[in-house]
Amino acid sequence: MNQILKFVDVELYYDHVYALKGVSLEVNEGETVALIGANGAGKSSILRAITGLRKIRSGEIHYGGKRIDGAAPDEIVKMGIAMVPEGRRVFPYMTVRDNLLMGAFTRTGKSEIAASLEMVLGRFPRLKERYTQAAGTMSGGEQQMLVIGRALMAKPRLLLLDEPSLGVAPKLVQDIARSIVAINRDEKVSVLLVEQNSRMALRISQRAYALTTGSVALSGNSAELLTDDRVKRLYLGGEI
Ligand SMILES: Nc1ncnc2c1ncn2[C@@H]1O[C@H](COP(=O)(O)OP(=O)(O)OP(=O)(O)O)[C@@H](O)[C@H]1O
Repeated sequence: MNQILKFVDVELYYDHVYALKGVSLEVNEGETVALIGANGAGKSSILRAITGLRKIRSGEIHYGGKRIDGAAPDEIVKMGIAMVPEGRRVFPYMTVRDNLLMGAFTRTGKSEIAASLEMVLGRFPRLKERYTQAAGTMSGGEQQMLVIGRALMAKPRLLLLDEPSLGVAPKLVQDIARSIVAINRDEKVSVLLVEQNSRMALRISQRAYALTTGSVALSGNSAELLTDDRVKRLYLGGEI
């Protein structure tokens, strides 16, 4: 299988304190891979390292066979990596439509952008219903759909999602989870999903890495990890 993303022995520090220590991982073309772990385990730091928002101290990051650690964040976006950061940063006073169009800022083909807009509105019917509404007036879950839709407007090959279920009502978490599965399957986008909601993440991913204090503690097939006693004890709230 072709690897779209590969970490080799990555270390990342904030001043003198490490956040990632010897992290190696892969995302294969077409896969959804989950990163699970407690607060502060280093999940978001992995996404910051990929997007170039934070420089790594050592190790290598490869994307599509090329070394990307050291590349600037805007170059990384142009390579086809889209990030949905934690906290649903919509442009609150802009409409849903204009928020979505902002996501296409690196693209030029008008008809292709229109096709992506159709695709996003088809995936998220709630955004279609609220097309001319100011984004800041929507619910948390709807805003989450909007930021995922906005990232898709860049037509990425790799989508990075940071905690899409955080602060979202349970019913909408289900909808968002279903959309992630559909996007990965139908739009041929590989997904790296960071989640505190480990159960949801393991259900919708093919493989997963569990992090503990900056290192990969466990990894494997998500369906198998869901029934693993260590995973249940450490990452699924102690339920065995
Ligand atoms: N800007 C920063 N300056 C200093 N330390 C930081 C900074 N950002 C993160 N850290 C530290 O790095 C470690 C890893 O943080 P990171 O945000 O990657 O964890 P996480 O697994 O994503 O957790 P969370 O789910 O809480 O976001 C933590 O100990 C955190 O306190």
